[in-house]
Amino acid sequence: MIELVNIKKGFGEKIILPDVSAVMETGKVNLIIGSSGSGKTVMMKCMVGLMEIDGGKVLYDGQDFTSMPELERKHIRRQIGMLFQGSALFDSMTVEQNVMFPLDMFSKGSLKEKKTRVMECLERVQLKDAAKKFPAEISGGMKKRVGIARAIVLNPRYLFCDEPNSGLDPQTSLLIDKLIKEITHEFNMTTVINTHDMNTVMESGDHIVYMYQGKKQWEGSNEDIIFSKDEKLNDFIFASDFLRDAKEMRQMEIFREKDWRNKLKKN
Ligand SMILES: Nc1ncnc2c1ncn2[C@@H]1O[C@H](COP(=O)(O)OP(=O)(O)OP(=O)(O)O)[C@@H](O)[C@H]1O
Repeated sequence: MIELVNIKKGFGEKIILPDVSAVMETGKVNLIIGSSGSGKTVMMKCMVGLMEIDGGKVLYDGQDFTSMPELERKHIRRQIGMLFQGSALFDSMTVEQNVMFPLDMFSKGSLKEKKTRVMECLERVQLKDAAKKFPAEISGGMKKRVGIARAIVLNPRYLFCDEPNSGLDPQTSLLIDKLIKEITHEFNMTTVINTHDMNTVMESGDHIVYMYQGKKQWEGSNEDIIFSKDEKLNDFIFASDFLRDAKEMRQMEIFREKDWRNKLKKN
């Protein structure tokens, strides 16, 4: 679990996060959503220590990341996997070498052990056959999967993903969402995703934090969103007539399902 306690962040006179508290839950896909400029990226960078905060604290499973000495911070950082927006693969390295990279940097295992671990991760993202290929030879969706394999190779407890679906078609996006969700539940990771993608919100949002102008406006699950009366959230998520209709239909479906369950219980 990652806790943000009254975090504050500004640049000069400009205050971006005046006072944000939120919890990123263990074993769940935690989404940070909000319109452009609402402070999602700044919040994520503050969480991983890429930006120093001006006030408040960030706790990793109860340990105060903000005030701990650099050596202890390094220890926490070793438990963080990152999936970057553009996949950020090294073009001159094969898929296998890209996934091996964090192991070469941080693991003391033998070459054989490292290769086995790389293959395990590539198998998990169904890319074993692409091990010898270079990034230029694979699709955008495959690159994301390589990025996921690289992010999990050190068995992280925390996984951060910045816009994991950017540049992907809707079907591939859903596959990436599904994979991240499965991996999160399988390894009981605390996953934090910064996203604009409404499919991700509705399909993967175990826990969602909605940011509005640097403040936490709303939080809840993807099912809570269907019933939320928060106007700003509704305007953001259900921006079109089509989506508003879809929301009403989903509400009715849920009511019907609950009604059936109640009837079955009674009988
Ligand atoms: N290094 C910086 N120096 C000054 N201002 C910054 C810096 N980084 C971000 N900001 C400002 O902080 C605000 C929030 O930016 P942020 O990137 O967190 O938004 P966002 O919600 O992630 O937007 P998007 O969805 O477009 O990525 C913006 O007004 C941005 O200009």
